[in-house]
Amino acid sequence: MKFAVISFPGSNCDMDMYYAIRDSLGEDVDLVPSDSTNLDGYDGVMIPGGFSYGDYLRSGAVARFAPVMESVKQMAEDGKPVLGVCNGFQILTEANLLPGSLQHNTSMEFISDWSKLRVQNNDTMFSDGYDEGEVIDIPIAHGEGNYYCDDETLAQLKANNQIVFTYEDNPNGSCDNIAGVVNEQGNVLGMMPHPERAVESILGGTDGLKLFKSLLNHVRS
Ligand SMILES: NC(=O)CC[C@H](N)C(=O)O
Repeated sequence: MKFAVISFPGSNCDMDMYYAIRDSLGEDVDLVPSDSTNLDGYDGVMIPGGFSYGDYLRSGAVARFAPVMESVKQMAEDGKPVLGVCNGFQILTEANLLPGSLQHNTSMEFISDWSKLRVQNNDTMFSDGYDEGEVIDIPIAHGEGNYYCDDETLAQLKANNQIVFTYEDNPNGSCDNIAGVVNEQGNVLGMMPHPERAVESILGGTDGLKLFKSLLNHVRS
């Protein structure tokens, strides 16, 4: 299996994601610059966290126009797994690959902490290694993690079971405590918490590893 981790100017969690896949998951992975126009041969793509293009305008608003995004969209259309973490989630909403948007935390402060998440939907390629309702510890680090969508979109997310993770103790003001959502097809996941930072006990916990293992099992089968 081979995964691509996209590096945008200003990405700062690309190496964390790279090491999580290479060392903790034990799979092939390439760092792919955001001006690449070819993701052929990859089984899945990860959009990592950071401050792409300095978070100018809004987080992710510039990155959505990077050349690589056409290939990311193609992979999403082809049903390949696309995972966006933190700034990656912001980029996927800006690119309209996921519904909603990420606004400033209600505190207007950057929050870096551990958060407890509840697995609301364990029937996705990213979450089927967890138990339904399981509470997991995953770190957060963001200033714009306040998930917003209108009432109609929220109703659709609920009807389609697209809310994968919620916060137990909503740290940022997200509507309905939403921490992560999938697209309707179920192959594009965006989440503000960082599973790649919870893949080894020396990092403080391993609850993120199940997400990558779920994905790997899916790709293999
Ligand atoms: N860790 C990150 O990806 C940070 C995301 C984003 N730029 C924010 O502060 O909201």
